[in-house]
Amino acid sequence: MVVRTVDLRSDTVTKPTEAMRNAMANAEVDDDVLGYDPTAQRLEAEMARITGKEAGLFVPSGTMGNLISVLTHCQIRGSEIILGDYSHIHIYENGGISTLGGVHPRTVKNNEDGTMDLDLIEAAIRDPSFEICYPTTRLICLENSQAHSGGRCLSAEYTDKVGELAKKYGLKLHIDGARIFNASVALGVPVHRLVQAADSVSVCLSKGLGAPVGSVVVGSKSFIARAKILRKTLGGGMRQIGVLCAAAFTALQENLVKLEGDHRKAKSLAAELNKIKGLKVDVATVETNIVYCDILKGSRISETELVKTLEQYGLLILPEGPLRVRFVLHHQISESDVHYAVSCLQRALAGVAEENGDK
Ligand SMILES: Cc1ncc(COP(=O)(O)O)c(C=O)c1O
Ligand SMILES: C[C@@H](O)[C@H](N)C(=O)O
Repeated sequence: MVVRTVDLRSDTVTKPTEAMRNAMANAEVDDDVLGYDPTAQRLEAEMARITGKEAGLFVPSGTMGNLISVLTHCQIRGSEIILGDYSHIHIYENGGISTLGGVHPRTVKNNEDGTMDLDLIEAAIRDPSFEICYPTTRLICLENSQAHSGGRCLSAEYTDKVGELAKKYGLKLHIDGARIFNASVALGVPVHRLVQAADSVSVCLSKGLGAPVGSVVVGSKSFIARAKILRKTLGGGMRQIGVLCAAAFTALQENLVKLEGDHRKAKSLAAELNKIKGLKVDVATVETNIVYCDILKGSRISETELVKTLEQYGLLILPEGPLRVRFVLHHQISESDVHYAVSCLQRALAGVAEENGDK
């Protein structure tokens, strides 16, 4: 029987705190379609201030934030965007930009540090003189931190260079900033500086900040005005959303200061996992709250078998590909939970070794 549960599947698994629930219960609300919900306006203004953009728009998810941003930039048929081959938009968002927006994706290889080579981005930009055959490149998308690389951070300098490239060719730049606060804390660089070159950013409040629901898209006033119409078109016409925005606002106030602790626990977990025979963690690449752990071939256990075994001990994680598993830290994971997680991995790998008579 499972006596303890430690959930490291994602930073999306957190439960709203009492302060968030109280804020929800007491939120000032109004109809955000016929007018403006005052609490939503407060959150959107605060996110615009933090990111250094003119305006913001609350959306129910990061997926919708990216979708609305891409489709608002690419309102003309035949549009193409350049994005990472392991970007969240390309891998995990049901191909929404194409299925709903008719936008064509052109992927560029994501490097292990989460970047895309500038020369490969430039080479992917279509030559408009051949428009009889080519789609039209309209947008470049970055992701910071970059989840599939294990939460690696893109520097402001790199982002600026991509922004300069976009401007050189008359393109826009969108940042999937689902974990931009993690990148800001890890780099010691303010969010507004990290996204300075971007025309739009989608920022999740429902990840490391621990809000139950929600993201905010930020950009120019005219961009946000068009994005709000598209949100309604996509069924995201939100009425008394102050209930959700109040929790998100509380998350911003309560948990921003805890991100550094998440990163510290991630580094500590990585170092301890790396000591376990049969596992390998590239500790130097753990920059934020995500830890990728490789299972060495000699361990004779697959990633799915390991996930299942750990679940029996009450430790929940996700597979991240062949012989790779992922651990994601968040504010509801204690130091004791980290120690418990390590003990579960030690137990699981020792069990496999015993089964195989390994010395
Ligand atoms: C990098 C990144 N972008 C966007 C999203 C989408 O966010 P949501 O799950 O709220 O749709 C996620 C996942 O949660 C993510 O990890
Ligand atoms: C799985 C993925 O969609 C989610 N963004 C996560 O990181 O947990």
